[in-house]
Amino acid sequence: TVDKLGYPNKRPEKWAESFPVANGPRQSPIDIVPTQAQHDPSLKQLKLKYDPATTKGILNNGHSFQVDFTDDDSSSTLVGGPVIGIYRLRQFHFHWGSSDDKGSEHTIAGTRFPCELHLVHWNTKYPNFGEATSKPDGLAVVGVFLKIGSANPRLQKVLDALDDIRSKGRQTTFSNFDPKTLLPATLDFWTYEGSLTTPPLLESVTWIVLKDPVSVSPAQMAKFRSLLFTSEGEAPSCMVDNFRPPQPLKGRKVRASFK
Ligand SMILES: NS(=O)(=O)c1ccc(C(=O)NCc2cc(F)ccc2F)cc1
Ligand SMILES: [Zn+2]
Repeated sequence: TVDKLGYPNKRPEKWAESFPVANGPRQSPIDIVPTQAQHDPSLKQLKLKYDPATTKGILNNGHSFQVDFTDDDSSSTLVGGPVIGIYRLRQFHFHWGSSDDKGSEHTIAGTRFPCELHLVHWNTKYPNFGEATSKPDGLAVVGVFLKIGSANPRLQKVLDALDDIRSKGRQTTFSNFDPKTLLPATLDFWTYEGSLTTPPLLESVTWIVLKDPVSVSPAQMAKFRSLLFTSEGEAPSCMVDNFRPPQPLKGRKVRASFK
């Protein structure tokens, strides 16, 4: 069902028919308005510890592509920031547009970026990722904006693997990658309580959106856009505009880790 209701972007309006939580009180993404975010000095420093040896592979899942990590121990974790406890890295993936003027899920005072990286972590107080996805404090996703500029060499290893996973369902080997290399120099962030941005849209995500973007070149963006939503043998449909637009804040507070 998800596939029928998936992207392209015009479909998110249909998601509420199968996933009523789509109209819930803590949906993601949102438009972040920096002047309305409240600096919270009690927020701890974000601590990300990633072991490249936990890199498992790279997959085209028909909505995006993701790099998966082994999460049967706490070698790659997120602690601190707004969360309590230890969250394990499960995967990272991206959302992007058909042109450079759109593609991110979160926006900053209405500004859209061409691409947004999501690093998905789950709370080790729960037995596994699947269990964690249904708990209000189950997941923590770090969002990183990509901004058009010079080519990002750290991204290149990921983009070079895309030729092998062009169609939905394709996966290939991918190893020894440190996701920390994709992050900006400072980990200043905004945080708010939200949801998965794709069906089942579960309201289990503590969002940690980094203030500083990292760069991506137009040629690198073209590489993202060379992927397909469709499986081999189907009429090809370019994987672009796989972003959900901002959702109503519904009274939520957005906190800032910085002044
Ligand atoms: N864009 S985002 O960072 O918000 C996001 C992160 C993870 C997932 C995900 O894991 N979906 C599959 C999935 C969902 C479940 F709820 C349970 C299992 C499962 F595999 C979806 C969206
Ligand atoms: Zn995402």
